[in-house]
Amino acid sequence: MRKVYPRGPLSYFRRSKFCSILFTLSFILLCFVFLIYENGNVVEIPSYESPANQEKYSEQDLSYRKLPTELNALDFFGSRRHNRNLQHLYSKDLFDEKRKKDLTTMIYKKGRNQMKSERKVVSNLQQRGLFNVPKKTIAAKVGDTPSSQEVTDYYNFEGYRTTSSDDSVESEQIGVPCKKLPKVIIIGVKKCGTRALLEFLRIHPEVKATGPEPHFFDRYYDHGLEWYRDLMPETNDEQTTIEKTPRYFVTKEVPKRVFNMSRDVKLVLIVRDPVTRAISDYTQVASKRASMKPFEQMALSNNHTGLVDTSWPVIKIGIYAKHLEEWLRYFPLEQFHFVNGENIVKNPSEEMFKLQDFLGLRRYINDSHFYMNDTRGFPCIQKTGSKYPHCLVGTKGRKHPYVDPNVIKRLQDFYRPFNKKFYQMTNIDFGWP
Ligand SMILES: Nc1ncnc2c1ncn2[C@@H]1O[C@H](COP(=O)(O)OS(=O)(=O)O)[C@@H](OP(=O)(O)O)[C@H]1O
Repeated sequence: MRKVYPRGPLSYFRRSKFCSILFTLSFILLCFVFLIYENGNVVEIPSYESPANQEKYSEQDLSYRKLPTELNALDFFGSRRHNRNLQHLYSKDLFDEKRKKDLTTMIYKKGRNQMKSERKVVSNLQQRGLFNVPKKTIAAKVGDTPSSQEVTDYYNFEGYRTTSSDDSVESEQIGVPCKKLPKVIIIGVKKCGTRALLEFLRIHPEVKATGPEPHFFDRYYDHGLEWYRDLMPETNDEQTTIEKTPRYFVTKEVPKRVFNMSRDVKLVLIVRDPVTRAISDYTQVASKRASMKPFEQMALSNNHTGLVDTSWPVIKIGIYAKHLEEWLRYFPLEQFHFVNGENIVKNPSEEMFKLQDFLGLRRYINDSHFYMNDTRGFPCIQKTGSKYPHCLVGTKGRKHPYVDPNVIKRLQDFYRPFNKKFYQMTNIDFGWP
């Protein structure tokens, strides 16, 4: 007997044997669409140790390559450069256990009204793997990530200062003078006027500097950051902590170590003609060692060929381009300031104006602070309220020995291409012969 099916648009599907197949296919398609949508909103954070990831970071902007990969999450906030604060929250180096504990305590100490939003930030940070969440594949939805504003608020909690990286490891209270890690380091160059530069800077009421050279990053790195911080003078919130250790510039491991302390630190270099620098360096060494060979013999590895002895540190230090290259692997050029070592003797206030501008300090140090001591041939400091000028000790500005002009010429020829490279790297022509 013939079956009679009800009429209507669905009647065909109901009797068709493809009906169930079509239904299944539609369901699969729907699932597929849903999966694609979800994938667009979820980030898989790769493991920090994965070789693929390490490769990715080494290819990218070098200033980010040492960071844990949780920072991949920064992609969600747009440009990484605009989220420097956030980076420091994510940095394993800086965000130590103690700091986590301190911050958590502070957050929960605050009033009820604010607690809700702050908890949200904490919970978001937990999702990013900062607060004891297992590191491996953390999936976070776009909508749940903290906004830049939230991160800024997070830094603005009472008792904490804001914005810069080394602040993120400090937990000192506002207004109370305390020891802080330096924001500015005079990294070199030896015998180019580093002491004069530091003493001139010290005139500024908003600058506090260490006395002796700390040599933390080159000699005492194993003593730890707290040891280093303890060497610093106490400063209030308006003051900048500065130290100088000229050996930093030429010690290969130092740029990375400084970077690990703070990627925002300002780096100051004072440079002078590398030939004069070498003679100055030799003069200092020779003053302590009576049996030292003459400069000419030390500088040339072979008198007949006239080859320069590049293994002698006194010569090596003057290849500024080579050393700067190491630093530029970690810090952008904008974080450096180059002081002209010849000009600071002739016109100290001009160099100090430029430096104060670079450091964001008001132009306090000016002509009135300097007095040219004609006997010594160097400017001395005229402190306000003090009758007498302050000159650097006699070991600065020593008389140099006579050096054969042929050897000087040979050294000038040797340094010339390196100097040229240095001018290109810094965009400054120092005009050395
Ligand atoms: N105002 C003032 N007073 C004295 N000396 C001055 C000054 N400005 C720059 N210089 C030059 O500084 C040179 C010493 O450099 P440094 O201080 O960097 O030396 S060190 O690396 O700390 O040993 C030192 O080098 P020498 O002349 O060879 O002694 C000076 O030329």
